[in-house]
Amino acid sequence: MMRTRPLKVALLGCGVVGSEVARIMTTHADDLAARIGAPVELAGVAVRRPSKVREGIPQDLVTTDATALVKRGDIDVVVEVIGGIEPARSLITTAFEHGASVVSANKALLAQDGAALHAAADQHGKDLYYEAAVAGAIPLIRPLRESLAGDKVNRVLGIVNGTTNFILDKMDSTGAGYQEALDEATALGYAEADPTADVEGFDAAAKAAILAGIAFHTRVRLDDVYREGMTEVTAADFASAKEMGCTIKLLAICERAEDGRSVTARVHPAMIPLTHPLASVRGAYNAVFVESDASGQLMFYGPGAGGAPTASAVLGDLVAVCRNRLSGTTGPGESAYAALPVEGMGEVVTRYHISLDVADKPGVLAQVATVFAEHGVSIDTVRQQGKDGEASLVVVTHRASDAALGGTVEALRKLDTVRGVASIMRVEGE
Ligand SMILES: NC(=O)C1=CN([C@@H]2O[C@H](COP(=O)(O)OP(=O)(O)OC[C@H]3O[C@@H](n4cnc5c(N)ncnc54)[C@H](OP(=O)(O)O)[C@@H]3O)[C@@H](O)[C@H]2O)C=CC1
Ligand SMILES: N[C@@H](CC=O)C(=O)O
Repeated sequence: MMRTRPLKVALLGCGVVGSEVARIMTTHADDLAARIGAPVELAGVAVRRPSKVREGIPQDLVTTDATALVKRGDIDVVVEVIGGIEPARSLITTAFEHGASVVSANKALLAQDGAALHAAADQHGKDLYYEAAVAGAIPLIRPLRESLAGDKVNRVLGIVNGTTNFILDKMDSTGAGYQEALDEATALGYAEADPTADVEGFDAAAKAAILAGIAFHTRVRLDDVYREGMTEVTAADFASAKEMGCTIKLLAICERAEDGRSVTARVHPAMIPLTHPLASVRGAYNAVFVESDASGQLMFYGPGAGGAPTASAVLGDLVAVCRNRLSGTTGPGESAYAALPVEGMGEVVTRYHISLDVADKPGVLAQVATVFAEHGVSIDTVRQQGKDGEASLVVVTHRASDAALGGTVEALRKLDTVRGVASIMRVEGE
């Protein structure tokens, strides 16, 4: 039976995502009410610039006083789409204290303070939902948290940042320059307020922390995630990748160690074979593989950024939270019982593509190969090109630990025949 008294929603932020949330709430009002069992009413919209024209938003709902809005006491659900740490963190905490549940898309905040926010939600018997925080429209949090709750997840690997995938795809497929591609991604609403978060890998690292936390029932914070951005990926790297039948993607990889006693989480550019499904993920799309004991390999794919796709995930959470509210329950909270140690990058085992500038003279190859052998790093292939006394040597290794590879590179740099290490890139997905 439909309740006539509406559930009241406070929208904090009305930018790329918030404006689409408001639009869908209005245009789909009847369907949302039918699905929830009560109408949902937009009770207030907090922004920074109140005079900006916002289509479809009645001016009397707009306020710059977000704190007063969440303190009103009659708000059922606060939707936080401001982003950043403060004032978002205080507003969410205040919302719980004043009786509201919260839906957020804020991965930066969740990766930094997720445990405290979950504790605050629990303390006040409220929901904290954040499907939109990872991979835009793709349902990933709920499948991991609920559908796979009976399985054991061992690995989560994928493309979780739309902006960088858009840039890398443009650089690879059209030869576009980095800045040109970034400007286009920003104009399309994919990039964060400060796009450094995207291109330096912070956004993907925050998402990796959230995914690893849920997948491994362990608290993983942004600081636990190894991070390299994509600003140093060059046209030469794409050319090398192509020679190997690969392309380059910024990947997030969360893994349980083989003995099951620890986990790792990392974000970095990697070469992946063109035959791998992730190689064909174009534009701002994201794709994530989840590998677990019983299910085997699952792939999640879809738009990873942009106003409407992200709003779809926010609205899904809004419906779930409203239903919980009506039935007087809450959804699943944080599950961190396993408390596995999060190891550093040295423990990670993978393959490497190393490009060296070397002297073009006899014996160099043997010298280089000896260094690899001394550090226990087995070579898969070597390619050498020489000209005018200088040469480049491209070495692809078998699987080795990052610590062993680090030692190898350090020793290579000390050889007088090695002029420099032009690039080191991990090779994944084989
Ligand atoms: N864009 C995307 O594709 C995705 C974004 N997200 C996340 O969603 C969140 C919002 O992103 P997005 O919509 O792109 O960001 P925008 O920068 O487009 O929007 C931010 C909104 O917050 C408002 N705002 C900023 N500071 C305050 C404040 N102190 N008090 C009240 N309102 C404030 C702004 O007001 P004003 O309009 O007046 O400037 C604006 O409406 C972020 O956490 C982001 O990481 C998640 C997935 C995808
Ligand atoms: N800036 C982010 C937005 C979605 O999370 C991205 O590009 O993926």
